[in-house]
Amino acid sequence: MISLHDVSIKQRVVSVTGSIPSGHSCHILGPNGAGKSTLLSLIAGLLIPDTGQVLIRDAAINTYSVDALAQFRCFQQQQQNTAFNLTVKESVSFFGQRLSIPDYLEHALEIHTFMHRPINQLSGGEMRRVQILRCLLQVVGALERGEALVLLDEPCQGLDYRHQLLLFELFAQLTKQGNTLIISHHDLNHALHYADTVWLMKDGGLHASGNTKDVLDPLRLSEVFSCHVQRFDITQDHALFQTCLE
Ligand SMILES: Nc1ncnc2c1ncn2[C@@H]1O[C@H](COP(=O)(O)OP(=O)(O)OP(=O)(O)O)[C@@H](O)[C@H]1O
Repeated sequence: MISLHDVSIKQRVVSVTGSIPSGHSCHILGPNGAGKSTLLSLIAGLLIPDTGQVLIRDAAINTYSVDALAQFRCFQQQQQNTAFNLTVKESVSFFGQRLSIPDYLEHALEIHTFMHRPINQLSGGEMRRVQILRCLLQVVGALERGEALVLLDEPCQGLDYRHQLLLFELFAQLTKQGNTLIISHHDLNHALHYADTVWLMKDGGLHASGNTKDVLDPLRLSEVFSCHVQRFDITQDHALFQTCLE
């Protein structure tokens, strides 16, 4: 269980309180500048809140050593620099607890075709897939025990349709195993199909949170995103969102 109690950081996040059970996939949605990346950095322990507390498994995040945290918590940030011109294989081996890539990660991320290329020559989407792989490999032991906390900031940015779907299917499999995933992104349909819980942010605060279908109410979404959001029910279990300007 991850819980936040009245967490604030000046001019970026305002008094966020909420909890995410273990084994859940929580999607953080909201307009640009709403505070999603900042909230992820606070949950990751990379930013210290001005007020309030982040608890992981009932212990304040600042009571974990860096080593202890790195064993089970990983964070794919929106911007990540590659300082050295390594091959993908060399770069990945820095982060992994083992030398080989487990089949389930290769299946979802399909890295093998560019494994031996210099990392600075990858396309945007290929680079994003490598970043996600490095992030997950950092905690691969915890992932396989179902104990990982995985934080992802816009993991689909730059990915084609196939790789977006493969990625969300992987995430669904990881949460089924007990891992907790917190993902910030901008796709209402991915949230509708894959989130257990949605946190909807606006102006640094938590505008709504809870069960996906309840939070993703078209009227509420239209207000938060300042555009027209319509929901189309295709079948009883399947709906799609469409957005347009008024
Ligand atoms: N390092 C920083 N110092 C001060 N303010 C910052 C910093 N980084 C971001 N901000 C501001 O904090 C607010 C929240 O930014 P944040 O990056 O968390 O938004 P976001 O919801 O992730 O946005 P996006 O959808 O554009 O990625 C914004 O107003 C932003 O300009």
